[in-house]
Amino acid sequence: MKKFAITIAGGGSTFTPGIVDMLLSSYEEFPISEIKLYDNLAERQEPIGKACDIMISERYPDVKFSYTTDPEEAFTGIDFVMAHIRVGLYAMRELDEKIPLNYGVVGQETCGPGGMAYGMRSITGVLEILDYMEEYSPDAWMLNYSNPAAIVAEATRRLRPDSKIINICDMPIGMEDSFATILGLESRKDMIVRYYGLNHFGWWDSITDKEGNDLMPQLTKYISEHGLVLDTDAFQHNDESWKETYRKMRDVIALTPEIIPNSYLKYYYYPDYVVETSDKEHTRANEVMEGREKQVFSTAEKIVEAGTAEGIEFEADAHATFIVDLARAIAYNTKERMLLIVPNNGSISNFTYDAMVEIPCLVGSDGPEPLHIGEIPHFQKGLMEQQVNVEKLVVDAYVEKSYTKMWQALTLSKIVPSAKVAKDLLDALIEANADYWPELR
Ligand SMILES: NC(=O)c1ccc[n+]([C@@H]2O[C@H](COP(=O)([O-])OP(=O)(O)OC[C@H]3O[C@@H](n4cnc5c(N)ncnc54)[C@H](O)[C@@H]3O)[C@@H](O)[C@H]2O)c1
Ligand SMILES: O=P(O)(O)OC[C@H]1O[C@H](O[C@H]2[C@H](O)[C@@H](O)[C@@H](O)O[C@@H]2CO)[C@H](O)[C@@H](O)[C@@H]1O
Ligand SMILES: [Mn+2]
Repeated sequence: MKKFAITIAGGGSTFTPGIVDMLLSSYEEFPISEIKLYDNLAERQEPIGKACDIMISERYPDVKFSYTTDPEEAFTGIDFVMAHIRVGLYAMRELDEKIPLNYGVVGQETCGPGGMAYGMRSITGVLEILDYMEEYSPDAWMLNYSNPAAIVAEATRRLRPDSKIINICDMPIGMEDSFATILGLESRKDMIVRYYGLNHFGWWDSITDKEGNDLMPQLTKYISEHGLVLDTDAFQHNDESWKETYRKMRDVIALTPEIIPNSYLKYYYYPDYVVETSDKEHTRANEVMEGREKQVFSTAEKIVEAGTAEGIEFEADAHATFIVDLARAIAYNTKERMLLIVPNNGSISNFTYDAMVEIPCLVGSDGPEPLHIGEIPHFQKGLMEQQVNVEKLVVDAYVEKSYTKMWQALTLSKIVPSAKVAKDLLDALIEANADYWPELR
């Protein structure tokens, strides 16, 4: 039986140990010969690398493991790249969130001006990894979590149209885990879902059980009354900002009472509320640095100090499950139904043909086969048309190195109030991103 070799790009990511853990836990269904970590920052990756080395040698000593900053070593002889890089690290995420807030605009990692700034940084890093993979392992697939996925996906569609890259997001499946809990189901996989939209900008309009029974009335009623707050021990979701997002789901679903929105729509429906309730001095980046980052790196240190991972565990959540399921679906041509970010090509029949949309696909050895969605309603279509053009303009600005296109992108965003604010914001973002963005003319 073939065993698969995997490179995790962004080896120093807080999500790396969870993915390694999930790869080991899935070994019987998806055997692996080798795991390599790759990062462009040795000191960030080293503690994670050392801890994973111990973890792997204790659980599957036959699985070869290494960590490196050398692209040739990292990308040679592999079947999959699982990528989750953050160009600019948390220091730049903090600026993406805080600069817009200084102008009275939503400050968020992937939505609005913060997401656009992050997009302009991310495109170069993601293309670099894709190019390394194609140079050293031309038959491999890149499964990419690196954000902002919507902008990255539009960039790879346009700049690397023939590449074997699939852009993905864990938010829908994270929410589906909560739906399953509400419904008393064992797993989200007991549901058949229909979802459409852009990344961090979509809606579920049908959820049934395997027998075809409609589960939407029970779910929409619950979310309208309680939001999506659950008594869960999923560690990220215990942070106050996540709880607030899930409480706010009551107001977000109110716009489409029979359809379930992605929680990220909060930033587009209620930007005034988001700004009013944000702390300009302490944003989500700070919460992550004080929480998940500390927790992951201190767990790694404990493992290295103890010389064993026994009794010291990393968390592997929906994020890790989803990417390993995707690799398995490609490896074994399972035709599993999964939500992926793919070219529309008419799947949403009344929406832009060359948009990158998030919709259900059947996944096999040739990659994703998108399912047909048909026509979507005016409200969703209108919002999506505006947003998809923001994303396209950011990629235009990147490719053409155009100040005007980036100004247009910011001005078109639903959450930026005027061209004046957009210009002031753009100038501040250009200054902050001088080391990362192409120089705009
Ligand atoms: N798509 C999704 O739904 C989803 C879900 C969770 C996280 N993410 C994304 O995953 C990424 C990692 O998140 P995190 O919080 O763990 O970040 P992190 O800062 O902990 O890790 C990112 C790592 O990427 C490395 N890196 C940066 N640029 C690189 C490059 N050009 N080449 C190689 N390595 C590079 C950094 O050195 C760092 O070790 C982010 O982009 C985040 O937005 C996406
Ligand atoms: O603020 P962060 O860094 O905690 O999270 C931002 C990311 O949020 C989503 O991912 C969640 C996911 O929904 C949840 O199920 C679990 O796996 O945690 C993830 C990270 O907290 C979103 O989909 C990502 O794109 C964001 O990067
Ligand atoms: Mn996401």
